[in-house]
Amino acid sequence: TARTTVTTEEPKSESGGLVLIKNPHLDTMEEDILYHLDLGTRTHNLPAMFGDIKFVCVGGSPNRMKAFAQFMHKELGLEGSGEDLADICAGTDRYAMYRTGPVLSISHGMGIPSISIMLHELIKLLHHAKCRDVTIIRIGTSGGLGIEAGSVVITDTAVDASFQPRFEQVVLGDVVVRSTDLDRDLAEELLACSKEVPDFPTLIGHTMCTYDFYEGQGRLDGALCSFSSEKKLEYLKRAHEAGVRNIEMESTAFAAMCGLCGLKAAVVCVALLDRLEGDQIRAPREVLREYQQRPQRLIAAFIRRRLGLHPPAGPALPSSN
Ligand SMILES: O=P(O)(O)O[C@H]1O[C@H](CO)[C@@H](O)[C@H]1O
Ligand SMILES: O=c1cc[nH]c(=O)[nH]1
Repeated sequence: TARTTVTTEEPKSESGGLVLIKNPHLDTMEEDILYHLDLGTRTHNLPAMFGDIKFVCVGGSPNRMKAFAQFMHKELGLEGSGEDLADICAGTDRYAMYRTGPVLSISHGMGIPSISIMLHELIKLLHHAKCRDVTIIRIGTSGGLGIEAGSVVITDTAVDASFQPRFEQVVLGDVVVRSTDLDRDLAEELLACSKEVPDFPTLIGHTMCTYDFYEGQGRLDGALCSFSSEKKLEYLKRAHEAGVRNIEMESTAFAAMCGLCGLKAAVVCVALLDRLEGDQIRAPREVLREYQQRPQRLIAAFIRRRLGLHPPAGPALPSSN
């Protein structure tokens, strides 16, 4: 049986804003191929391509992350429409990556294994590129808990399906437990920015991260279901009492990996429904599309504010996703 190892790894404080790689073996490698991003240290000049990146935004869907890059292009007042931004990872169809100004926008697929592979390679990319003072934000969708559909949740703590602030991963047969702390100041700064986009509710709360969308999130509508509707509601209410306000599938791995590597990280997800009211996502596509744009608009306001680009831009919306 697997043994449990609680790690005490802490991000080093003397990073000087650089990204920390917690792997001594990397120093001995002559070349690092970032296979799933179709980039590498020999084939690409990573410092020239990415050295000035300050904001990295990640989210599940390639189309959403393209639309976000195009939206940011306009919000930053950069030349051209932004419609022709190229996918930097076009040589692979695993992930899509776009850059505009100091903003990098990357998709991560669904679930912890998918985001984890992307983050290993992205964090190494930021390290090889010698990026400094990078803020990384996941902009996603989620199921709400006791909140109105369309609300945006800024995560203070990412918790697992037992409501604990931990991320467990099996490494060489042992369970390694890592903490899922996120940057409190960044969460508060984002909440302050939400006043600039007042047409939807924004709140801070715990986010529960699961390994599955159906049974793993207490849904009754999957291909398998091993519990009653009473048990489901009892579990979701316990989650709500523990402070959980939304449920998604990447935040614990994202918080643990970014935290250990010294990246200031935040998770901002819109709720597509209130899970205390149902399981199926019934809102029309147009409504869901507008919901998905809400975290993008909040993060645009945040980036503009950080860059001193005041006042907020007009009513432009992200193009489609
Ligand atoms: O909208 P994204 O970023 O994909 O996030 C959420 O949506 C997916 C499930 O529909 C999961 O990946 C979950 O975390
Ligand atoms: O209910 C939901 C909605 C979006 N994403 C999730 O993981 N769960």
